[in-house]
Amino acid sequence: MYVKICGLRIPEHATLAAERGADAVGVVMSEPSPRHATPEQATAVIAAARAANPAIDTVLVVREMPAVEAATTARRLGFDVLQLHGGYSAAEFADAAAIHPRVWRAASLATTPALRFGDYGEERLLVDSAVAGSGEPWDLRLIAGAELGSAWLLAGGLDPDNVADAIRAALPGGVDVSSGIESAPGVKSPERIERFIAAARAA
Ligand SMILES: O=C(O)c1ccccc1NCC(=O)[C@H](O)[C@H](O)COP(=O)(O)O
Repeated sequence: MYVKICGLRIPEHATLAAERGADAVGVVMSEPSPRHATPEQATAVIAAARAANPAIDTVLVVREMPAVEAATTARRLGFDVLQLHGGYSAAEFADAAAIHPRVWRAASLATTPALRFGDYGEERLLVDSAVAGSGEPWDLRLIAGAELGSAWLLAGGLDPDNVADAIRAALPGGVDVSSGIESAPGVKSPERIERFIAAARAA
């Protein structure tokens, strides 16, 4: 089970996530998110994560940032992956991939019922709630019949106490969390980060 810990701004949290076995750490650069990170914070999170696990995926998460600007930013800051949320076209994904080859598509089955892996040339599909980063769970029955591929990531309203049940119900290739490992919006909890990774890994 691939585990992504998202919305990090503090290097110590990236170190903890990497040491406890996270496969990816995400940094949100999207105002006015309570998780919005500066370029300096992003660089520090990437360095800390890589120091703890050189194989970890570092992911730049953006919403509605122009695709070329997002890819250029991901490349300049040294992220491994670019995760795009919003109304991008397949052509915009191609433009981004020409600059930064590893691009993930984030979308919601609630708002995009015809969501299908590969339509945008994405490396992975992250299936989220209708409002990214809201901590709101969504109706996993929407997955029935959807062609999500095998490596898709389940996101939206996950936390240390519900992630195991969600994995058993949805059978994703991985999970992604942000609000559920916080003590307040934008404030990560080391204890919840550890518990989330352990619960996802044990499921
Ligand atoms: O987290 C945000 O504030 C955010 C802002 C803009 C675009 C994306 C954002 N988050 C994306 C993520 O990858 C979250 O981890 C994912 O939506 C799950 O969020 P949560 O329900 O809070 O666990």
